[in-house]
Amino acid sequence: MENGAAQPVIVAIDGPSGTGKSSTSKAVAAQLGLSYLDTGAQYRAITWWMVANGIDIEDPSAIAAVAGKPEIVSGTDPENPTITVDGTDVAAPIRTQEVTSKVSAVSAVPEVRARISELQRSIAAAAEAGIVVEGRDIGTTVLPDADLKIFLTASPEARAARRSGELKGADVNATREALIKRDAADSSRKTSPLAKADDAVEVDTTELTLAQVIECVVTLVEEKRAGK
Ligand SMILES: Nc1ncnc2c1ncn2[C@@H]1O[C@H](COP(=O)(O)OP(=O)(O)O)[C@@H](O)[C@H]1O
Ligand SMILES: Nc1ccn([C@H]2C[C@H](O)[C@@H](COP(=O)(O)OP(=O)(O)O)O2)c(=O)n1
Repeated sequence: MENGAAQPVIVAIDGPSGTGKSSTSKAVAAQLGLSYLDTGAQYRAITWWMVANGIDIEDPSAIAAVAGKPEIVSGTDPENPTITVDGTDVAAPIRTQEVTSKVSAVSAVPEVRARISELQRSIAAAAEAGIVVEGRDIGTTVLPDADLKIFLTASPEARAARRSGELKGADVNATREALIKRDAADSSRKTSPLAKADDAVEVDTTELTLAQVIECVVTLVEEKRAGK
């Protein structure tokens, strides 16, 4: 069978919050020598800019009017992913509760999605060895011709436990409710909602360790590259 290792490989990893997309994508990219793009960080970055500039998050037309203004730059080294807005490092401020609670509203605005999706496609096209891109609509909308599409899932309980562990003892029930609310908003928006592509491989990570999920995805990429 022909070995396509010289061709850039494009991997799309989608799924709801806390399913392991970021940890898995970074590790798979590092292991296979690919670039890595966290598209959620880009939506968080544009949301951070809207908040910092006093834009009314309740008003989609106000968001749409300025969606083209901030310059968002993503560094795609899986060992050291970076994100800046107009030259400012925003890696920490995009993770605040305030940004997390507003990101679904901002990312539902079609002008925001058009702008960010275009940026994502140009980053993927520039990745010489290939790239692992993680998000919500990568397999369905941003990169529908990806070589491999993965859709990660996990029970709300497992996802909340993982997230509240990260947030140093945050209340698991409150974290669970916030996750469910954000997933519902992301899944029900009109423009490119969170969804599994028909040709995506679904991996339920509830009972798997992170190492098992990484191994599973690496194997799937290697099988693709080997032309299986
Ligand atoms: N299979 C797993 N088992 C246990 N913990 C996991 C697993 N996958 C990820 N985690 C942990 O859960 C948290 C959320 O993972 P993350 O990769 O950020 O998810 P997502 O990007 O889907 O929101 C992280 O602390 C991560 O280390
Ligand atoms: N491709 C994407 C990625 C993220 N988003 C939106 C919807 C998500 O709630 C937010 C934040 O995504 P992020 O992956 O950082 O979220 P979590 O790590 O799961 O907390 O961005 C999106 O609309 N489309």
